[in-house]
Amino acid sequence: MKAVHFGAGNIGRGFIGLLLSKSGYEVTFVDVNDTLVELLRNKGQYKVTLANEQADSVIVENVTAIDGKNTALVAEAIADADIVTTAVGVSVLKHIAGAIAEGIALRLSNGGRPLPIIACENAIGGSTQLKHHVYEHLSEAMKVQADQTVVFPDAAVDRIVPLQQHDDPLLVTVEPFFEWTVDRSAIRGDFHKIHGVHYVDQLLPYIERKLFTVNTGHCIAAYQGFLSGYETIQQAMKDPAVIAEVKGALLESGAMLVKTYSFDEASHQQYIEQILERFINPYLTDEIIRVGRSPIRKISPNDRLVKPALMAYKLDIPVPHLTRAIAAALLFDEGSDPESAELQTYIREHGVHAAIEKFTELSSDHPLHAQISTEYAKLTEQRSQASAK
Ligand SMILES: NC(=O)c1ccc[n+]([C@@H]2O[C@H](COP(=O)([O-])OP(=O)(O)OC[C@H]3O[C@@H](n4cnc5c(N)ncnc54)[C@H](O)[C@@H]3O)[C@@H](O)[C@H]2O)c1
Ligand SMILES: O=P(O)(O)OC[C@@H](O)[C@@H](O)[C@H](O)[C@H](O)CO
Repeated sequence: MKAVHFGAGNIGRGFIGLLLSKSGYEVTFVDVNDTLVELLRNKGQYKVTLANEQADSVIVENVTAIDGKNTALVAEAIADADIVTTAVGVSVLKHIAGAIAEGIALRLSNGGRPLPIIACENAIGGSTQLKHHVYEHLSEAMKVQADQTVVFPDAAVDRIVPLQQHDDPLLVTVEPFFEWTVDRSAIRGDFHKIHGVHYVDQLLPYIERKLFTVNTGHCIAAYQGFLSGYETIQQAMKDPAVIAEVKGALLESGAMLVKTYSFDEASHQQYIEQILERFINPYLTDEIIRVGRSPIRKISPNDRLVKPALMAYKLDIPVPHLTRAIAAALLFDEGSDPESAELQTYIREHGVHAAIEKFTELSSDHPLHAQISTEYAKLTEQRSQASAK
């Protein structure tokens, strides 16, 4: 059984590749990072270490890699695969779509066995988004044919894998916890199940619970931590003021999720507690720059801050912490992050109201827009008072 996985990065090696390999798949990573591709191809294996006291480790075997820039080679691998997965970042999906479409075309010309394509990205409907990008490269006739055999089940993936700083570029340290949930309703044919994956009939409650709890809390620790001068999530989560912002927002998104999906309130509270423990794992060093990365994506209307705030607002649940978090995201001024640089330039040139309108899509007369701009003004004032001291 063959798996093709796009993105040999942190989650690709530390989670998806690991589970695929342990389930008996030969894993071919596709990446544009020449070092990773060469090492994976030469070694055929890599090590994953758990961030726990014993630093347990496992060797992931039966892996290789191909250069993502070699579209013909990638297409051939897809034509021959039993499953395709991705973990490249949701904004990169459009860039890998052409090669996937070429692979599907080749596969269909060879008879076309069923093929699931699962995007393992932090986004609602990630595989569905990938399907749209892929279908832009297929003719109408080909789309009809692909509809018969190629499926794009949505998924939610949860495992904290920080930036890696080891001498061995393939070694990856991951938190022990993991959860990979896949929409089974979309899967057809004889599918070799991946061990450790939770298959569900309806993915939306799972992806929204994950994105609006783990990722909402995580990015608030990053943005509030950044404003307080911390460098890692572990440092930020020692500050009672940061913890209060994270917990406050998770109570808001939690109240919304419990109401929307009829989750058991006590179980959801346990879910939150478990996540807070994961954030402070002392065996991990997770940089604020990574967790806060791509603030434009994170304040977009369907993502971890604005979407839960809007859903809660519509249920008459007040959202002071979530709106303050959006304001904090607008102040994430980290020059090494291209989206942060773009956001700051936009705010400088057009003002914060225009930025809120453009990036959150909350119009100027929306009550949440006013709340965000008020919080932005307060945070800006606090920051200038702190720097004057
Ligand atoms: N790291 C985590 O804790 C975590 C957890 C859950 C989900 N995710 C999601 O997984 C995805 C990947 O995150 P990550 O932390 O592993 O990032 P990463 O930067 O470590 O890995 C991304 C990999 O994709 C590769 N890539 C970029 N463009 C490519 C292309 N055109 N073709 C092939 N490969 C390409 C990069 O070279 C890199 O190796 C993101 O959507 C992220 O939100 C991450
Ligand atoms: O990957 P992003 O940029 O969407 O979010 C950063 C982190 O919050 C994220 O990678 C988490 O570590 C992960 O989602 C945990 O499952």
